Amino acid sequence: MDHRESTVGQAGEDAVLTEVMEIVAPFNARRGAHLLLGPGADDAALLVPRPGSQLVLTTDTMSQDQDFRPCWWSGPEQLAAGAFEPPDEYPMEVGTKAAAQNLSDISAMGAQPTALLISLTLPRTMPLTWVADFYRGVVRACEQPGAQRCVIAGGDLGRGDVVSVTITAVGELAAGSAGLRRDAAAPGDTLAVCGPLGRAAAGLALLEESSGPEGGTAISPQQQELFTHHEELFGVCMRAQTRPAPPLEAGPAALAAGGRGGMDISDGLLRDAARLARASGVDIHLDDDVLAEEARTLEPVAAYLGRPPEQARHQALTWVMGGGEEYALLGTFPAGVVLPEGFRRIGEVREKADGVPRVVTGHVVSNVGWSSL
Ligand SMILES: Nc1ncnc2c1ncn2[C@@H]1O[C@H](COP(=O)(O)OP(=O)(O)OP(=O)(O)O)[C@@H](O)[C@H]1O
Ligand SMILES: Cc1ncc(C[n+]2csc(CCOP(=O)(O)O)c2C)c(N)n1
Ligand SMILES: [Mg+2]
Repeated sequence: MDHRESTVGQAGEDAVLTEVMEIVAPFNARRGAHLLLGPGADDAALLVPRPGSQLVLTTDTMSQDQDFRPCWWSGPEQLAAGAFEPPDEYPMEVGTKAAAQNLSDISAMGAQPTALLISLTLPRTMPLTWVADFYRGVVRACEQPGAQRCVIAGGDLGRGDVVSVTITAVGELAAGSAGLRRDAAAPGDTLAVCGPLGRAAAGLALLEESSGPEGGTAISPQQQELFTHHEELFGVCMRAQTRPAPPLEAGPAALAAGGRGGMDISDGLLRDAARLARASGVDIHLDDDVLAEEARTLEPVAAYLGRPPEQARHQALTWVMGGGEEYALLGTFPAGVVLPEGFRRIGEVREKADGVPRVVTGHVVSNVGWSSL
């Protein structure tokens, strides 16, 4: 039997690492002058920071059935042919998403990613090829603009009942820079965002409501009609969920343009804007018309999922206001600053009106964002 057809349990740790290095070594060699010792070389990696830079560090875990489901990629084709990725996309997507959410946090500080450490917990029954595909997904995330210097510096392998991935990202920020900070939004600032809102949440609803471990239901003629007209949108939403591509250049660009407050939206606009407001001691007023307009584009997804028109509008707004995971970048810019390319105004920062920092909006949505516990 070709060893590639074996499971990670049959192959053992050394063979899995050999498989990993076949992808990682040439990847690092292409970009890693700053990586003196990389994966497999010693007890830890040696990384040379650019002179005059500060280190930026973050970590994030993604676990099966908390953050993704294998059946999203291998389930029955309820969403009509074409919308689902082929099943072998699953490991690549998990690698891309796990890396992307860490790269996004580095960018959201205004910094540039330079290295990732990757801990992979796997059931013994996972195919060896799963691991190689997972790393191809990580490489894909690092090939996005803004991550050109990011290498894979090392990691760890372990056994568990379900797949779990923990990635730690390292980045660099010029010495002396305060970075893009949650505590730096000031009254008078424009609140702007780079990247779409609500699509990953809409994609999650499509994936969760249209397929599932037990199968799912057949498509009605109305759904087929909506699918035919909006196939591209549905695909974009599902990919925003399974394979997010955060705007990694947006953080450094915001900082360079004079932006000061900022964070990425991982848990939803309302929840994350409230964090920004709290840390900065300000009120954040959202532009309800702009957000309602953005939500309108997602109404066909809600309609496809069976929501009647009024509910579809509300559902789409809930995705825009409460959905995270596609890692749009929220930034605040002093009045007079020209917003960098890709940013659009969605509100403003004001003095807090009554002692408690708040997000002010006229929209009432039932879901205020994601809590991981
Ligand atoms: N187990 C922990 N130990 C120490 N600090 C933690 C722990 N979990 C979270 N934090 C800190 O709390 C803050 C918020 O963490 P969180 O993971 O929510 O980050 P985030 O950027 O808001 O969200 P996301 O991880 O979805 O991007 C970060 O500064 C993080 O370092
Ligand atoms: C199966 C499944 N159920 C729910 C979700 C939704 N979800 C998971 S993590 C997260 C926010 C960011 O997390 P963190 O703050 O941990 O980075 C969201 C909105 C999903 N993706 N998959
Ligand atoms: Mg974040």
